Amino acid sequence: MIQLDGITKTFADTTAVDNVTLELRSGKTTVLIGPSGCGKSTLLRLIIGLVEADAGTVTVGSHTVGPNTPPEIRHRMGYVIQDGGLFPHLTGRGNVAILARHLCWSADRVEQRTEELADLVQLPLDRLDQYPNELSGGQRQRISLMRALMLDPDVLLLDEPLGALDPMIRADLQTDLRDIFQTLDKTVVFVTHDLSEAAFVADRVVLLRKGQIVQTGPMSDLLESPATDFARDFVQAQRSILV
Ligand SMILES: Nc1ncnc2c1ncn2[C@@H]1O[C@H](COP(=O)(O)OP(=O)(O)OP(=O)(O)O)[C@@H](O)[C@H]1O
Repeated sequence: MIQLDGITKTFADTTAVDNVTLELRSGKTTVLIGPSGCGKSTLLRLIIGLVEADAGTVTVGSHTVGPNTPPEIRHRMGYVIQDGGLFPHLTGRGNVAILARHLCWSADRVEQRTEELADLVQLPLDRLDQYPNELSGGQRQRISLMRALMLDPDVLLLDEPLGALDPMIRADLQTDLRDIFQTLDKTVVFVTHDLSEAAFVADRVVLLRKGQIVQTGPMSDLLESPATDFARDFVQAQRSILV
C-alpha cells in the first residue's frame, strides 16, 4: 500500500500539491485526473522519490520515500511517462534490460524475462531490435511498459502513458493495459486527462484541483454525485458524440 500523509510541495510561488492525504490500495488501479497543472505528475514524482515533499510523508509498504530512499525500494516501483522516455541510443532490448544489467543479471535471465514481457505486452520480438525512432508511438509505449515491469515491481506509476497516441492505438493499449493490471495484480497509479480512459481502467479515481483532492471514489460516484460544482463542471466538460 502507498500512503500519502499531509503532502505539500511548492515550486517558487506555485503550490503544486497542497496538503494531500491519500491511501493507494494494493492491487488496485487508482487514476489521478484533473485539469492541467493540478499536480498529478508531481504526485507521481513524489511517490517515486524524484521530488521531495516540503511537508508530509510518503510511505510505500513500510518504507518512507525521500532523497535517501535506497535503490531497492525505488526498484519496487516501475515508472512510465507520456513519450516513453526511452534512451534513443539503445535498442528496445537495451532499454528494457538497462536496470537488470545494472543489477548484474545473467544474459539468460535478461533474455528470458524480456521474452516473457514481450509476450505480456504483445510486442513482436523483432521490434526489440529497433531503436526508438524506428518504432511507432504505441510500440515505444509497450517497450516502456516492459522496461517498467522488468524487475517485477509491486507498484506501477504511469504518467499519461497513452496521451500521445492516436485514438485507435490508444483504445488497443487501454484494453491491453487493463488486462495487464488485472493479471499482474499490481498497485497502479495512472494519470490521465481523459475521463473515459479513467472510467475504463480505474478501480478508483482521485479528482484534483490546484493541488488539492476534490473527490475520491469509484467513477460512478463522480459521474452521479459530483462533490462540488467544479467536479460537476469537470465531468460535463468531457463531451461525447454518443449522447
Ligand atoms: N520542477 C518544477 N519547477 C517549477 N514548477 C513546477 C515544476 N514541476 C511542476 N511545477 C508546477 O507545479 C504545478 C503542477 O504541475 P504538474 O506537472 O504536477 O501538473 P499536472 O496536473 O501533471 O499537469 P499536466 O496535466 O499539464 O501534465 C504546475 O503549476 C507546474 O507548472
